[in-house]
Amino acid sequence: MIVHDGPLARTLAAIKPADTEAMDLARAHQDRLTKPRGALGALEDVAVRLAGVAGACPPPLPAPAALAIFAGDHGVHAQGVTPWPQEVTTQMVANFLAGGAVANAFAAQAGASVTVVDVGVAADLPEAPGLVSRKVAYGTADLSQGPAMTSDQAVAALEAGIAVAVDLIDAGAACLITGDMGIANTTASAALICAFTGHDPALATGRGTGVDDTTLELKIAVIRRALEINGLSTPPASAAPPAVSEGVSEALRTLAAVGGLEHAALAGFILASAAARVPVILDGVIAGSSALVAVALSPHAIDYCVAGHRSAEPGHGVALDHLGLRALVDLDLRLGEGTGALLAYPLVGSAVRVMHEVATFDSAGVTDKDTRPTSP
Ligand SMILES: O=C(O)c1ccc[n+]([C@@H]2O[C@H](COP(=O)([O-])O)[C@@H](O)[C@H]2O)c1
Ligand SMILES: Cc1cc2nc[nH]c2cc1C
Repeated sequence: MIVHDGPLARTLAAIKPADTEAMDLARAHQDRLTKPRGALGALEDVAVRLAGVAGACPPPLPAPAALAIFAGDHGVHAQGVTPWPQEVTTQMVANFLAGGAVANAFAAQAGASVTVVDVGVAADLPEAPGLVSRKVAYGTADLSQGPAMTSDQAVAALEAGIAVAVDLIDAGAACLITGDMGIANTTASAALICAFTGHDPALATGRGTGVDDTTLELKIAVIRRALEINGLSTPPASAAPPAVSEGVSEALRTLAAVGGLEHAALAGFILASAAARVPVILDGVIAGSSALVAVALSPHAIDYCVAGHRSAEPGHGVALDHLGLRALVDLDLRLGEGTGALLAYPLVGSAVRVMHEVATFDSAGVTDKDTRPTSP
């Protein structure tokens, strides 16, 4: 499938690699600050990454932050891959809008705004403040019986995510945070992860909201069938990367075959953040699988992503390894909604604040062991 002129094509064309000069300056600056070199561990990498994102050293503080929770339903629910009824997606959307979900509590604690986006809920939702209606369909088709989405639906959902990111950034957001809600979406996530990384469903499939052993086996079999029926053989590890246009059309085909509407929207959200040079903090396995889509569409999108946390879902570890991302928080969370990314947000802010406020050895008059004059 060829991506014609439109928001997706324009977003892909706007994505540039991170600024390596700003990253070099950030590394050198870290080494002059009053701390042993490397003492802030992974936070130093975050600060360097954000310098590359902004093309500036120090990078701007990542505030204010905006969480977008993309909600969608899944035809594969009919296969019994989750113990929860589908209407919980709609009910949780109402809960987010009423301020009663964990994501609301974590967003309040972090000082992030919350936007809920209906990209594919299987019910009509009444208008409400904080709800953005970008519905592409009333849920996907069953991915174990054929493609979950048409290619037009996949592109429309990608462009919905792009539009939401652009609106939040235009309204002043300096950091985007991914969130999701969709009963059965860990099945689609695992299928995407297998298709993009070549891992076997037995390794990439987890218990989601908490399935028992029998349902986990069923879930693995459903994902195997989905990959087979959609002609998604797992790529050999040694395969050469495809040419760019071929990569884009194959990525779109894979997304449409086994993804969800919220995965597509999240991929668009990530791509738009990269195009705007704004950092995006990724949540759990749904965000991780969506980032695989984004990176398959535009490899440099990865430069703009920070892995907020590592979910308990095994497929999330597989996705993070494939993307080369290290998660900031690892607390066995398996909730989604953006909760893990929200917990990581203050760490990202702290990493950047260090670059603005911490004194250098020179300015503070602290002796640096590496530059101390040797006595005659
Ligand atoms: O973010 C995660 O890693 C994560 C792990 C397990 C479950 N979830 C959430 O649980 C729902 C999907 O679980 P399931 O079992 O219905 O596939 C969906 O609303 C996700 O946000 C999310
Ligand atoms: C209650 C509930 C809340 C959630 N939040 C994200 N996914 C969820 C799934 C369930 C079942």
